[in-house]
Amino acid sequence: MILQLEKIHKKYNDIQVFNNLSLEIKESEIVCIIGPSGCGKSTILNLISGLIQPDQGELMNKSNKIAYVFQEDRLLPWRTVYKNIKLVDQHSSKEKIDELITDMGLKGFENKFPHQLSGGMRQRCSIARAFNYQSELLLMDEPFKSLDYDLRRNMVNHLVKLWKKTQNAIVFVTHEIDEALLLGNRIIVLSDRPTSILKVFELGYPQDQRSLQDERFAGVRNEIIDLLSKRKKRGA
Ligand SMILES: Nc1ncnc2c1ncn2[C@@H]1O[C@H](COP(=O)(O)OP(=O)(O)OP(=O)(O)O)[C@@H](O)[C@H]1O
Repeated sequence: MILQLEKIHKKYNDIQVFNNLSLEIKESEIVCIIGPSGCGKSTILNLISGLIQPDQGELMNKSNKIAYVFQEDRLLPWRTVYKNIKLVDQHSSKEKIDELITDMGLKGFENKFPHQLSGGMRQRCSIARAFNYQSELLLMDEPFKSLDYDLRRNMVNHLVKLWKKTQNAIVFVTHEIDEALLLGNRIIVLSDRPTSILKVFELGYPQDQRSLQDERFAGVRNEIIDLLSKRKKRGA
């Protein structure tokens, strides 16, 4: 196990987000977190990364080699693609950066600046940068949110490719069930606030053999939709 959150309580002013949340992340697994807006998905990532502290409970983190990819790319506008990627590890070799650039489909754009790239390319660059930092735990907060459907699928494939090489643990927050089905070794579905875990799905087959047409996904997809829509009916 690389990370454990144990009986976490977190409140912002009068908003009780977590009242007793426990979860664990194992080495080398991709855990996708799905849940209603405002249930505290980003808060979980911020707690894990140490950006915020829990009010109560314990967070046991076996690694402090953590990388964070946000919804927006957060590249430095005055640096090229190559130099943005290099930034997180000045000792990384040219070969390594070139390989990341190729894996993320950015070959030929090494010397371009962020404003010369499309949104999808900028986000691919920020993911390459995250992988250049050899993290043991990668936190991703809806990193493909601003992209269209085709690009999102494409990014999922790129991400799986990189993860297969590095085998770091990834916590991936998303609103897209299909994204979670393609990526997750586990999918955690969260409730409304105060937030608890409604269900954990274990998907026991390799990511590169998955397809959304796969019948094995249909049951899980329907169950997640059901869990999230029951919530809406309860709240209606
Ligand atoms: N710094 C803060 N101060 C006050 N309230 C906050 C703060 N950060 C988050 N919140 C509130 O805590 C709740 C959980 O926020 P969080 O961003 O973690 O949810 P989320 O599940 O990631 O939401 P979304 O899916 O909409 O991105 C929300 O109601 C949010 O408004």
